[in-house]
Amino acid sequence: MSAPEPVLPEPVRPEPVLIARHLTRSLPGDPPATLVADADLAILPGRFTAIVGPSGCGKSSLLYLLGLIDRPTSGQLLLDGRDLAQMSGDDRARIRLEHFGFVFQFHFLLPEFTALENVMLPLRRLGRLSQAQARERAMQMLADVGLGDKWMKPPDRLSGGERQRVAIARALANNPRLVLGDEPTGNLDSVNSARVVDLFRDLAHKQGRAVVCVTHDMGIADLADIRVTMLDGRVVEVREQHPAPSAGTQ
Ligand SMILES: Nc1ncnc2c1ncn2[C@@H]1O[C@H](COP(=O)(O)OP(=O)(O)OP(=O)(O)O)[C@@H](O)[C@H]1O
Repeated sequence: MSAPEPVLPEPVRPEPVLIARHLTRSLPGDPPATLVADADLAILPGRFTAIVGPSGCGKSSLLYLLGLIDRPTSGQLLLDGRDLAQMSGDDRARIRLEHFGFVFQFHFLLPEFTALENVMLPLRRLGRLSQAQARERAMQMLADVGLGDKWMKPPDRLSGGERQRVAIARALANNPRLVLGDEPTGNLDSVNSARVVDLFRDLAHKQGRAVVCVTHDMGIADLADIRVTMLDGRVVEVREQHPAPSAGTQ
């Protein structure tokens, strides 16, 4: 008689950190243009989510709504049960600084500052740490992305891949629960791109953060845990691609 099949526990699905309900962004006009239409989405901690779809389908527009860079014309965006869509601009700016880290295709580092000073900026803006503590944390962030020995360099003395890693260190400085990337590897060669993707996957799988990236790169989309496909401003598919990772999600 063969042994009974072991009963494996169901993977635990974490509570979403951010929930979009009927999120819509239109621009006035005749007829009005709809950038994002009626998007329903749950963003999970510990998961790397890729948003894909053809050019112009609304991927960046959706990411900017999720990241409080833009405000929806209707719908809800819930963080800890609070609707961020209805909040004042000041409250949204504060929450963005505290809970969200953004990485764009272009690094947007300030050229007159060193790598270290660039990473310290959001820490100083949040104002929770002294100058010395902010410096120590920024050094740690740079070390975590492999740039501990380049802290004194201004952006124009770093390579493209290094600049993007400084931008990632800056995005992580305030220890955000959500890390959002808009084509963060779009300007990088394949080696640096793979390094950035590894970093992003670690942020989700080892640190339990919710990581969401817009990408055209199907290789990156294939590595994501969850693939969100958009078409004509709509989320048309949300697919889990891999077994749930066990670390950092409970
Ligand atoms: N401020 C704006 N004013 C007018 N149209 C806009 C504005 N922002 C975006 N759009 C339009 O909204 C649509 C969605 O743009 P969005 O940048 O979100 O698409 P995307 O999928 O990220 O595109 P891509 O892959 O090419 O970056 C596009 O048709 C774009 O031209």
